[in-house]
Amino acid sequence: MTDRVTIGRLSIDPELHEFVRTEALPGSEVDEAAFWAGAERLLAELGPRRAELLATRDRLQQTIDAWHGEHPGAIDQAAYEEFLTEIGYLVPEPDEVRVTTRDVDPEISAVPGPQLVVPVLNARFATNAANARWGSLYDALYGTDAIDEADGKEKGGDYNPVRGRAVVAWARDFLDSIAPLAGASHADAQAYRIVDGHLEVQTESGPVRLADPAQLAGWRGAPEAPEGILLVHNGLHAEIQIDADDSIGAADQAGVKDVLLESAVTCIMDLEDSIAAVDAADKVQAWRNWLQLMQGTLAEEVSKGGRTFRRELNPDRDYSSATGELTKKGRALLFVRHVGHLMDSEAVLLDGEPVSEGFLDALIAGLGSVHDLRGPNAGGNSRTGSVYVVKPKMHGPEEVQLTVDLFAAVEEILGLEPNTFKVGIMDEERRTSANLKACIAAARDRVAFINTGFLDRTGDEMHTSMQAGPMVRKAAMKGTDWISAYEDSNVDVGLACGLKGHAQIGKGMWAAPDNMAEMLEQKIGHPKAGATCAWVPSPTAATLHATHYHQVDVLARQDELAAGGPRTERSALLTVPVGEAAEWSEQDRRDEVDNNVQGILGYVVRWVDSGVGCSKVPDITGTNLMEDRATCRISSQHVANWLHHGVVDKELVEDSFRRMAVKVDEQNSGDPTYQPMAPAFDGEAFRAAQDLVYAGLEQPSGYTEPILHRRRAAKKAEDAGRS
Ligand SMILES: CC(=O)SCCNC(=O)CCNC(=O)[C@H](O)C(C)(C)COP(=O)(O)OP(=O)(O)OC[C@H]1O[C@@H](n2cnc3c(N)ncnc32)[C@H](O)[C@@H]1OP(=O)(O)O
Ligand SMILES: O=CC(=O)O
Ligand SMILES: [Mg+2]
Repeated sequence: MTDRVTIGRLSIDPELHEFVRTEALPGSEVDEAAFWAGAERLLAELGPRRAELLATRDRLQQTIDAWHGEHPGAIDQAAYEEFLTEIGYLVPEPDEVRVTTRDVDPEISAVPGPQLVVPVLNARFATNAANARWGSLYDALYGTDAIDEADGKEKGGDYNPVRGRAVVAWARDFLDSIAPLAGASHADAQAYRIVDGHLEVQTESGPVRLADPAQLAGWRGAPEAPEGILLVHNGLHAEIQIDADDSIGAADQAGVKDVLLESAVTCIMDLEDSIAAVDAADKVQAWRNWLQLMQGTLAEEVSKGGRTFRRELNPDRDYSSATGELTKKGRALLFVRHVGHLMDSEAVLLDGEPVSEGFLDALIAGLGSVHDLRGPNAGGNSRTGSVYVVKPKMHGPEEVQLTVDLFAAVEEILGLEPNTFKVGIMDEERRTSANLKACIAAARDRVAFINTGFLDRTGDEMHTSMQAGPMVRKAAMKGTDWISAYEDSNVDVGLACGLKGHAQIGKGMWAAPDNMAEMLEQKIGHPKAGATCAWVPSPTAATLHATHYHQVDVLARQDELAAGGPRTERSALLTVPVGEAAEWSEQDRRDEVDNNVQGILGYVVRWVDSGVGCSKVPDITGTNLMEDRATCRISSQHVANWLHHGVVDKELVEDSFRRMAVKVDEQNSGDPTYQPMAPAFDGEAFRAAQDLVYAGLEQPSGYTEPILHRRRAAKKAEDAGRS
């Protein structure tokens, strides 16, 4: 193996050094020596501040733990809040905060729509995600439970025309709701054509036009026989695709073969909780994928359905319109999610010590982003010259300030205008929620979103108040006071700080990727709550969730909410979700532990053994759930909390670990590369899962990454030793 490269006080992993030298720097107009000298300066200057802030997290947690120890039983809310203020957990709320973020792309500032998240290490998924700006409504309906399977509508193997007709009917109803015709239904359409720049739809009783002619944005193909009709509603586009030679189009009286929906308006390429990146090699691959996304070159060979093809990033989409040529972006506007402030990385050492992984993300992914700002590929992502970074897991305004200063330092190194780097503030730690206005104030000229990451936020809720008592059951958490206060106040604070027009106010992940009927029913709640975007786990979910932004005019809803003023108080946010253990039966306790343990094992075994950071794992009811590090944080903190408070004993938990490991082994039995955890129960994965629970109280903020990283690194070393 090549030696590490020493530059000044830095010792750089050779693979990283080579990647920067031969792939990331060329074309960036950044000088190599200046880059590493700047990196050294940044790491040396900001490193100690980060260390202090991490120490503050520990100090606050210890103080809170002690307070609960000294104040057992029901919490005196006033005394508790006074205490949180005294220790600096709650900071004074700034009076008037108005964000001033400039050069924001319209996808963020003006167009409410789905936000897709994808593990950046998976190039097949990542290219797919970037391309998920546009998605087939027919496929999304046909291929999921969005359309039920009753009355002959089964999916089956071959195309089922009965199901197909149900899909077409759904889509026509949808078109009627978003772009009604004057005096007819899209179901009556016999032909679509463009006449004098207007959409004319032939029906049995004659031609009709759109009720609102301005909804025709453009068309593809000849006006008299268009291949695509582009409609716009609530800022989102839908394209009626016409091809009478297509098998679906041939069966349609107007030749409609599909309705393409503008779906993932924005997308987050995730370097954080959905990937397993534990060493320099993993990090370089993640940074490379991001660089290639910025260069527009990321591609992947895909084999499916018996054929192999190369998946590349889609080009823009060209249309004609009444006013001339029209181009629509073919890809989602991309954010990159860095890791938070906690973890170190050995990819670079400063004076022989590992440095902040998050600082490296800012430097190296930041360098990748330069390719969207300068040179031949500029503008492929942002048309306004901005870089969009999601910064997760920040605790309070000082940590936001650190991120802001980090970005300023990176801009200087890369020779970029101040405030080029925008920040998405994940409101997913309790100290950030409770001080959200001050957090926004710290980043007022960079904020591109605030987002309720309710999964991490739930994990932090449990860890922060670990000593307060046993937490309510997982399913009951959704109905607790703190969570509704959190969701409401995030929107209220965002609106009060003037995010509208500058930044997104986002909501969290739909974590049941196969339950699309349920999502269609429930996730409309997010735009109704004033969210300009909300997270979806897949392109299909993005297409279906897009329909919600047609049903709800989010910008109008935000005006209504802003006029109403704040709906909640900080006290409600700070209520602690402890439950009544006496009310839970033996079976309740066992079920709760089994459910959590199954989720932990099902997730962790793939993380540690195969390096898969986001998985679909069945819960004990058989519902497939998206599991990532945040959901794992919840499950492990929950069991740790119940163990700590004697709601369950170690014997029950240990028994659950073994029974659930057998179950998870069975679930994975179809995978020839899978290494079972039973009967030895001594592999790195099984031990990692146990550590997460048994050492759950000592984990910083209840995070899973220290244990997962350690065990994955050990597993990699073990596998390398064997080969
Ligand atoms: C709390 C938080 O931090 S949430 C944020 C982190 N979570 C995420 O990023 C969720 C990302 N989603 C995923 O990784 C996946 O959807 C999972 C793991 C949930 C389910 O994955 P799978 O079981 O493989 O999905 P499934 O088999 O249903 O579908 C796979 C197909 O969908 C595509 N797909 C699924 N998810 C995504 C995605 N997020 N982006 C792009 N494409 C996707 C795949 O490309 C694949 O299609 P292909 O064969 O044409 O390439
Ligand atoms: O990152 C998202 C979350 O819910 O946590
Ligand atoms: Mg999170």
